Amino acid sequence: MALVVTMTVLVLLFFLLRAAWITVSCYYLIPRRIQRRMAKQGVHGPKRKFLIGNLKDIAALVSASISSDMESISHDIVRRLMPHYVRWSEIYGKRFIYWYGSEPRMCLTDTEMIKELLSSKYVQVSGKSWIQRQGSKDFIGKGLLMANGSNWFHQRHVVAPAFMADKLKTHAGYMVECTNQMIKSLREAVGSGDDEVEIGVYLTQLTADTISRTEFDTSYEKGKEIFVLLERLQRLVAQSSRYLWIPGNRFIPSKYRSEIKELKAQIDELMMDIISSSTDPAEIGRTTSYGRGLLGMLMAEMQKKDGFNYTLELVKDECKTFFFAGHETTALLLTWTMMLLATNPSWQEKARAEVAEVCGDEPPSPEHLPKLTLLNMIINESMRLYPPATLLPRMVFEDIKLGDLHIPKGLSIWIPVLAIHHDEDLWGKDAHEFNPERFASRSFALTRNFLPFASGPRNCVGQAYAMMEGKIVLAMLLSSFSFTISKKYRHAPINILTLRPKHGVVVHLKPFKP
Ligand code: HEM
Repeated sequence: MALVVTMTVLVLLFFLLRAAWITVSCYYLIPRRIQRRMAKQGVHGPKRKFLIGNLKDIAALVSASISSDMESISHDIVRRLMPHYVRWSEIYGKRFIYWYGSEPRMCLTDTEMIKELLSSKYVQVSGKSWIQRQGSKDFIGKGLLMANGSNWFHQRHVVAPAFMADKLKTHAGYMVECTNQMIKSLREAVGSGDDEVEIGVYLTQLTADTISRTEFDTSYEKGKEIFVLLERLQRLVAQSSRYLWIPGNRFIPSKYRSEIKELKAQIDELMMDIISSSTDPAEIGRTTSYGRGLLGMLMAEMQKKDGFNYTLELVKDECKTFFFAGHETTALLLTWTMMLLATNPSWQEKARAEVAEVCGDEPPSPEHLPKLTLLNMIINESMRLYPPATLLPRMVFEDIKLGDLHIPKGLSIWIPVLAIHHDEDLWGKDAHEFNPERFASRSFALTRNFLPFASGPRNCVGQAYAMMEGKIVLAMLLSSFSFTISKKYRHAPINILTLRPKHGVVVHLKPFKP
């Protein structure tokens, strides 16, 4: 008996010591080693506090800078949205280390080094950090956006064909159909005397409708519940992950946890409805005539007995990832572009004239889109000034050499896309102004300094989809309405995962005759 007790105590002691060692290593020894190695190479940064790092400093700076709306519609927004980046880069230079709790993050703006980091050379040894993956575990789980290493490689190869040019062409009709419905609703709103609308609400519904129809063989009405629940889940998960820096956070009871669990179960049930209706022969008959989208590909992959194992759980995570990634960013791109065109009437007129010349009275088709060059320049300039994704994170999982730096395993590299897009050294003195002309030529700047969709093999898999949808929707809006910014519009960009207008974008619409 005494031997059993002794053995149990020893085993418990072993596990306790092991847990203590892992905690000390992860929260103190490894970060300190990384800090020393970077300091030796001349990369410094603000002093960190034990466990919380610089989290409090960042929260205080950001909440002060966004506490009020901007006085005018100025596009000079880096100081407002990234005051910590501005302050620390002035003190420590353009690459510095700050601390997200105990996770060291190196801010990197050197576009040569960024290109190398995002290239195929390092794609399998860099990815999303533990904190990021843990933070979105209950939201998009192990879907493509959060996958790493060989899992990422397999998942990317499965979904990529759904976003190839040939496949996308079959979606143009759906995109036109959904936009026509939105235009009809806008005309009805104007007809009932409501000629000022918050256009972001319409555009968010439109992009949700489009992704539901093209990739999930379902309508917005069916997908609507998913979007509403996903949005709530995203907010809750973001709130609960504010405490991820606390060691053992996972085991501490949280007021959010039960609600998250409940929401997750509801979303999973809805996903299952969509997945099972996709295996319904009648539905398959309907969808094959249009070319089935992403869901069809995932379902086919799940049936395979060999190779990479796509489980039902992973298919659900992938669906959530694409529902989320596929609509919000594109809605923001469209919303910001509408704000820019509503405040720049001459560019609005030029774009409208181009659409009339290229498309005539027809709806935009895949053949028209490459000819809409001014619209392309306008969209690019909009994403330069207001990139929906303002930061690109990459943690390195092996020691690597990047430019003149030796980057130790475990260091997260954060690329401040917004700051790069507004850098006067890269874009000239008018960096904060709306000037689509700068995209008239395929210059050096385009390839190196412009990162709205990231770059390299892990760039945005939906880039061509987003550009196609962006052009179709804007071309149709330009031919249906002239628009100006409302006096009610308050300019207040904020960054909550994505860069968004705090109060939406209110525009005054004047319809052309249908
Ligand atoms: C204007 C619209 C969009 C912007 C600005 C945008 C931006 C980005 C960026 C910057 C990344 C890299 C994120 C990172 O690695 O941390 C990314 C990845 C991704 N995007 Fe987009 N995106 C847009 C539209 C879309 C659409 C329409 C879809 C799907 C239909 C989509 C699906 C994804 C997915 C699944 C990834 C992860 C790719 C991977 O890790 O291999 N995105 N996007």
